[in-house]
Amino acid sequence: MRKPIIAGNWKMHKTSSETKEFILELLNNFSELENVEVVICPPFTSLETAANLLKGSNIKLGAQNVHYEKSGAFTGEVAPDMLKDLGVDYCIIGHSERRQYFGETDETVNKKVKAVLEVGIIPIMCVGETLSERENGETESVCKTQVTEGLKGLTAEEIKKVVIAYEPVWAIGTGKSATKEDADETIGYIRKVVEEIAGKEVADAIRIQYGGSVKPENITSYMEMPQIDGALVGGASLQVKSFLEIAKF
Ligand SMILES: O=C(CO)COP(=O)(O)O
Repeated sequence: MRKPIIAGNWKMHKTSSETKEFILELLNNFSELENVEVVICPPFTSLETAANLLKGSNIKLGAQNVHYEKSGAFTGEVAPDMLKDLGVDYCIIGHSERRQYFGETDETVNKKVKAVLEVGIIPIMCVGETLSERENGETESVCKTQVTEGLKGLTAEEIKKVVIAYEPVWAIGTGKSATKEDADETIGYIRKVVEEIAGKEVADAIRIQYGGSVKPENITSYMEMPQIDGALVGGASLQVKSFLEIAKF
């Protein structure tokens, strides 16, 4: 059985003090959820605060980006080891906003996925089509390329650890979520692509989330679908109440 994973991607929201406030409220209201893995992904500047507060709880910590080199003259960047040292468990890689605004490519995604796995951080690798790609019937080919290139050169054992987030770009922050059937179908297709690359055992084990306008009102319908193993939540992860409602789906 694949353990569902609900991750909150805060994007560029919350100062360190606001993070503290959020986590204290979250911990006050969080009764241990056994059958779901809960992850929060604050900005870099809040990671240390979050790590200290989450110590001893079973809520996991994620970063939103990383550099693929170990160290060096890369002004403004953060290396995998720096995240690991803070106690970071997960790292979002290749989010569509990074692909769109910061020149992230399948090649850099692949390098970053490898780099975090090397230090024991689990990548949450994001894939998904834009609206025009969807309208041109390219959803599957886009996802296939992003998954294949992103996982290139990884062993089956490494691929098994990766979390894939299927986030159709047109559904992000728009309130226009994919239907549960569409999301399930594309995620099923992504699982087939993983099977072609790494075999059935890995495809059956790998966790694939849906992301894009996930809310307390629609989480249950996604989670009842056989292929969907959780959600990567943006806007609705910024309030404790809505995030908890989603985590308790
Ligand atoms: O991009 C997302 C998560 O990574 C989704 O954002 P929203 O939930 O705000 O649509």
